[in-house]
Amino acid sequence: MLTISRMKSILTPTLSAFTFQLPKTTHLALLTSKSFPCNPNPTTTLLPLKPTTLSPTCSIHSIQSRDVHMEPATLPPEFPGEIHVIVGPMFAGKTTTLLRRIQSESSNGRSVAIIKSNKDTRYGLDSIVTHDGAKLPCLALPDLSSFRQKFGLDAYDKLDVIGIDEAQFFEDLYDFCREAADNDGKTVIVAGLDGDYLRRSFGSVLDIIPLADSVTKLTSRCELCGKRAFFTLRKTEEAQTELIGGADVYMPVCRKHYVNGQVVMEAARTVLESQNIPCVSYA
Ligand SMILES: Nc1ncnc2c1ncn2[C@@H]1O[C@H](COP(=O)(O)OP(=O)(O)O)[C@@H](O)[C@H]1O
Ligand SMILES: Cc1cn([C@H]2C[C@H](O)[C@@H](COP(=O)(O)O)O2)c(=O)[nH]c1=O
Ligand SMILES: [Zn+2]
Repeated sequence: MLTISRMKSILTPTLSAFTFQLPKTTHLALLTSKSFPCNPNPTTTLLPLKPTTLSPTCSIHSIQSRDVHMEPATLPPEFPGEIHVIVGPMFAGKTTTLLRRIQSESSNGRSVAIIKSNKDTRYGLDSIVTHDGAKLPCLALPDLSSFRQKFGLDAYDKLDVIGIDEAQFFEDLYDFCREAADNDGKTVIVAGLDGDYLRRSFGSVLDIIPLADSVTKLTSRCELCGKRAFFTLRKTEEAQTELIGGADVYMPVCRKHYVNGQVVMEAARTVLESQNIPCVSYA
């Protein structure tokens, strides 16, 4: 049986330090106890291991032999990328923060681009616009996987920073951010809603937290009492998750007013549903 102390010996720093001096020819997948009985290659020296009672063949010896080279499928870029995530309810300043960070990167001489979801047609498709009216040009796309092609492959290679607004609408957010930062060395700044109007996780925004260098949760002001607002209340009776809109449909609220408001809205939705009354806004 494999004991804990034995397992530790496989994972010692010695192995990882040693691995990089190994010849590049043998793949780990080739190392089976069948194909690799005790001294796999007479010209290489096995690491001095304590004798093992594990098996008459030497799969563990094999893993620590000089023939192993753990070459990753794709080499990481010379300068690794970064992922920064900005979340919060509506009207919290997510787009404003994204815009400022992008402007600051640009004035530091870095090449920047902004993507937003083409689902958000509130202010046209060629710019991201804050609720205060500040704006920057952007590319509006149905998904992130089309960005490289649309932006141009050469232009993409030269790009340092990618801003993503309305991230909750992109299904391929996780894969795009991981590849852009890990493989392509990009700094990715993502702004989006962490929760929908029912405070459920929205799209893939929360999925990228484990990939992130930093996460910023912003708050707004409760429209009903002025306290800090963590949530977005929908003021209309529509129940679908995705519903594009601004202050006409949504308001930022504190916990107390979210709970109160939600009770009122749920009651109104139920009554309207039972009476089959068409859309009414409670704004
Ligand atoms: N209830 C509100 N209705 C309309 N605008 C608001 C409201 N609360 C705050 N704002 C404005 O919205 C700005 C933030 O806009 P923006 O950056 O677009 O937010 P987000 O992207 O988080 O929705 C605030 O600086 C404030 O001036
Ligand atoms: C809460 C909530 C919001 N939306 C939509 C409404 C807006 O079009 C965007 C959020 O924009 P902002 O930049 O954060 O102000 O998302 C939605 O579709 N569903 C929701 O539950
Ligand atoms: Zn409140």
